[in-house]
Amino acid sequence: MAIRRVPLVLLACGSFNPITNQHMRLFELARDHMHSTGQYQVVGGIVSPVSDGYGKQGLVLAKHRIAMAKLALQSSNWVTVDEWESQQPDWTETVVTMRYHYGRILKEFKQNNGTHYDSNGNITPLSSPSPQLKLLCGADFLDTFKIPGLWRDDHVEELVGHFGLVCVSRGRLQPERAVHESDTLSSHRENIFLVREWVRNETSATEVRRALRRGLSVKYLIPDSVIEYIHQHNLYTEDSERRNEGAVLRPLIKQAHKPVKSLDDRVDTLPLPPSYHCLKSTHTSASPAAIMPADFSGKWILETSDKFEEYLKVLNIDFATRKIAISLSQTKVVTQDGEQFEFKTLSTFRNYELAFTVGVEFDEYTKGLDNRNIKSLVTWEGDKLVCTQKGEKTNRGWKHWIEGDKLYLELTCEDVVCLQVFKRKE
Ligand SMILES: Nc1ncnc2c1ncn2[C@@H]1O[C@H](COP(=O)(O)OP(=O)(O)OP(=O)(O)O)[C@@H](O)[C@H]1O
Ligand SMILES: NC(=O)c1ccc[n+]([C@@H]2O[C@H](COP(=O)(O)O)[C@@H](O)[C@H]2O)c1
Repeated sequence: MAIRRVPLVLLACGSFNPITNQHMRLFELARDHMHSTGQYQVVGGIVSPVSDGYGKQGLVLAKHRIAMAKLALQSSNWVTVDEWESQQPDWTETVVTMRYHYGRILKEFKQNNGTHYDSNGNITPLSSPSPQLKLLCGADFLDTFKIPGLWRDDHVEELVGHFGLVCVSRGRLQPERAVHESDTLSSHRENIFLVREWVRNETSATEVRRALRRGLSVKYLIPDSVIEYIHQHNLYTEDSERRNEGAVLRPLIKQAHKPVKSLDDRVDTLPLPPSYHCLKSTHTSASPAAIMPADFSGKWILETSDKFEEYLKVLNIDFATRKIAISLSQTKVVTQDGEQFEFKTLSTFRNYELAFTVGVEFDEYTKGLDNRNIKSLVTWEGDKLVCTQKGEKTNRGWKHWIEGDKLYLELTCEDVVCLQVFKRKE
C-alpha cells in the first residue's frame, strides 16, 4: 500500500535585506531533500521578512524588503511572500510567527477535509495526514541558538520539537556540530533535516549591500527586477547602512523582559552580548530549563457560577436570555497543542468555539452572546491563560487557570467580575 506523504510547508524567516538568488535556492534545495526522504510532499514555501522593529544594522524598511521579495519570487510557482510578521507592531519571536502560520495552515486544511466536532465535542478523524510546518534556514542560523539571551530555551525546544528544521549548509559552517553540541537539538535530531548544498554559494545580503554602496555590480546575485527596484528607490547607501547603528537587537531586549512563568524562569538575569553577530562564546544559554505551562486539554463540567447574570447584563444581554443562560449547565471541551488552543463551550443555550494561539492577536466575533466584534489576545501570566478583549466594552477579558481537578474561569467586563468553576470530567 502506498504511504501517504505528509504535506509540508517550509517557512524562512530573516531580514531579506535584500532577498538574494541564494535565498530562493534554499527553497529548491530543501524541497528536493524533503521529497527524497519519501515521507514529505512539499506543498508550499513562505518567505517572512522580519519587521522593522528587529533593530539590525542597515535594515531598510519592511515595505521595500517585501516589495523586493515579491518581485524576486514572481518566478516561483510555489514560494510566496507573507507580510504578517513584518506588519506586527513589534519584532515577533520566530516561534510566534510559526504558530501563526501553522494555525492558518491547519484551519485551511481542516476546512478542506470537512473536519468537524460532533455535539459531544469529539473530533472526527482526518482523512489524510495533518500538514506540517518546518523552519527553513541556513547553517549560520543554528549557531545563533547559542547566543546568550537571543533565544528562549522553550522556544528552541518548540521550534525543533514541535515544528522541525530544514537547514541548508552555508560555506564552511558545520551544522552537524551545532546539532551535536546542543542537548536540545540532539534530542530532536529526527526532526532536523540537514541539506548539503554541493554548489557552495556564499552569497550574503551583507555582501550585496556592500557592493551596492560601492557602486559595483550585483547582477546574477539578485534578480534584475530587484536591482531595478533598489536603484529606483536608492535603497542601499552609506546612510541606510547606518540605520540602527549601535542599537541592541530587539530580541535581546524583549526577551530580557518577558513575564516570568515561574520563579526559576528568570531570563532577565541573562547577560546581553555587545553584538548579536559577534559570536565568540560557544557556551549555551544560561537560562534554566523552561517550565511548561499547564495542560488544559480535557472535558470540564460547570459546577458553580458567581455573578454570571451581572456579567451578561453588563454585556447588554436581555432579561429573558439571561434567565435561560444562567439556568443551564455548561461543558467545556479544551484541546491544547503546545501554544494552540481550541475552547468549545457547549450548552443548550449556545455552542461557542474559540481557537487561538498564545501571543497572536485575533479577531473574535462573540456570536450568540453579545454579538460584538472584538480584538483578542491571549498570553501567559504564570500558569494562567489571560485574554484581553479590546472593543466597545471596556476592561473586558478573561482568565483561565487550573487548580487540582478544577478549571477556573474569571470573566471581566467593566466593573463586573464573574467566577466560574468547572470540574474535570475526562
Ligand atoms: N548563502 C547562503 N547559504 C545558506 N543559507 C543562507 C545563505 N544566505 C542566507 N541564508 C539563510 O537565509 C535565511 C535568511 O537570511 P538573511 O535574511 O539573514 O540573509 P543573510 O544573507 O544571512 O543576511 P546578512 O548577510 O544581512 O546577515 C537565514 O536562515 C540564512 O541562514
Ligand atoms: N528568539 C527568537 O525568536 C529569535 C532571535 C533572533 C533572531 N530570530 C529571527 O531569526 C532571523 C534572523 O535573521 P537575520 O539572520 O537576518 O538576523 C529573523 O527572522 C529573526 O526574527 C529569532
